[in-house]
Amino acid sequence: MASLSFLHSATYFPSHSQTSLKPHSSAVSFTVRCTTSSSPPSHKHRRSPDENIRDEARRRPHQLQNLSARYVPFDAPPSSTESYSLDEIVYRSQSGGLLDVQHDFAALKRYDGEFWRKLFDSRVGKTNWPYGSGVWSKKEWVLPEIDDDDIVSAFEGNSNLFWAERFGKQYLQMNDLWVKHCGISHTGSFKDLGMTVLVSQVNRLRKMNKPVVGVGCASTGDTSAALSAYCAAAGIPSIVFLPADKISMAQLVQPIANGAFVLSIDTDFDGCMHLIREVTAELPIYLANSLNSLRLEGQKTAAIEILQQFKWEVPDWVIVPGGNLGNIYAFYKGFHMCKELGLVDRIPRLVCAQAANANPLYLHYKSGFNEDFNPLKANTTFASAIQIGDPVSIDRAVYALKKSNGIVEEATEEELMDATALADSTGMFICPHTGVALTALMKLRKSGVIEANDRTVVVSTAHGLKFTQSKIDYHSKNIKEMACRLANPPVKVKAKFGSVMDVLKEYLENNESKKC
Ligand SMILES: Cc1ncc(COP(=O)(O)O)c(C=O)c1O
Ligand SMILES: N[C@@H](CCOP(=O)(O)O)C(=O)O
Repeated sequence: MASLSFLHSATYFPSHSQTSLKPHSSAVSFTVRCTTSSSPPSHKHRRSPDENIRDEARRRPHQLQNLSARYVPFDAPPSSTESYSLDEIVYRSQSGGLLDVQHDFAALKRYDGEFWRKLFDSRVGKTNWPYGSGVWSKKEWVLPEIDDDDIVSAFEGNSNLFWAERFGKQYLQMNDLWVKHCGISHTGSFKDLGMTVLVSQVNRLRKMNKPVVGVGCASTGDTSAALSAYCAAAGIPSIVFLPADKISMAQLVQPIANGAFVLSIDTDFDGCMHLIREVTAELPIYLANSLNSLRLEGQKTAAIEILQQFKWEVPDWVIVPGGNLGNIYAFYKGFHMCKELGLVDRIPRLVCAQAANANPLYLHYKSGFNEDFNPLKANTTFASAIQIGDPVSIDRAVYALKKSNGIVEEATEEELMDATALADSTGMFICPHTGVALTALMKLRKSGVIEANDRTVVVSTAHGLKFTQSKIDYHSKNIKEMACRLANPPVKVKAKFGSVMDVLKEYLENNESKKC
């Protein structure tokens, strides 16, 4: 069998003239015309000047045929026959339950794990449309049937997996601690991963003349930012319902700047969610929250990416902050697909981390998932994007946690703010939700559940720059009933050499005495 060799013009996918790609019988088989080290490519591939990357993609032969996906009721029994095309506008099953996007695993399994690993790896770091995106580099597992031309992408994903060297070593005695920076992204949160998929599908539906006049969401600030940016890129109207005075200024200004129709509503997120569900049932506005299972198809690629970044080695733990609870399931789904399709042989244990002020999943977990789930009224939290008391994806989260031998932890306001400040003091600049996840890690390390040598990934869900006000309040010790013990306020000093020298000497002496 010839080895897989991606030739000069085919960095995204071997072209017909170079390879014949065959479904695997025993193993994936590529017949590849080999280049030798002594015969470098004779020409550099370049598109013609009047072409763009979409045009170029149009010329590319589509080689993986007969892959498909459809909506099915979430966690349906094998006997269920209910299913819907992804081109239908449907968010709920006949019984009112959640839906899930189900891929044709039999078709995907015609290619072995080695094939998928190499295909996905071959697309990283390129600008080929649409594979330059970390989401669309896994297109066959996301929306296999969408035309490349309909895709709306900002080349999201491919986010940094940061080795938290100092934080891990100094505070947790861990050598193998990583932070997946999903917030270092187009609109500053992991929502971009899901929104590229949802808005692309809407783009397709509109081209099919389906009745979609706009796309709407309820939001604590990140979903709305992503929705408005992707819709603006595609020229599609977006409508966002925001809880008045409950999101950061940076988040509020994002949809405003992107031209969304912004409603600031005098309620909390759960109230906005209730309203958008009613409105989208009445008007031809497509629902963009994670109740819509399309979103999770994009979000799951972060899990695949983590495995890829570890050269397909599986970490022991992945810790995800949870609010509306779509993302924890998305992570489970990404890991599970990699195992089912032979890319890895196990999945990590998942931890969902909640703010103690908005902890309905934590309470449910503590009851052993036995009693009926009780939604609650979420209290104010610095982790404002997860201030959610009635998460729409509760069933998905419980499923993911049960299947991954998962754990739920919680963080008080003081714990999450201290953890955020501690992480920042080691060179990160994280959002409070990541502080919630780090608190969970610190608690699980302290109790010995997570061991020193366990490879652990904390998912950072938004950019710290969206949450500067909470950092300012903390560092100016301006938070009621919080010691803010890691506050590092600026020192006011007169513009005189002597005054500056005095404060500097005091600072340096203090630093020296701390070392002793
Ligand atoms: C920054 C941030 N982190 C975490 C979450 C939680 O994600 P999920 O709602 O999927 O649980 C959200 C949104 O809810 C968020 O915006
Ligand atoms: N944190 C989210 C809350 C809504 O979550 P979704 O994933 O269901 O859209 C936000 O930023 O709005």
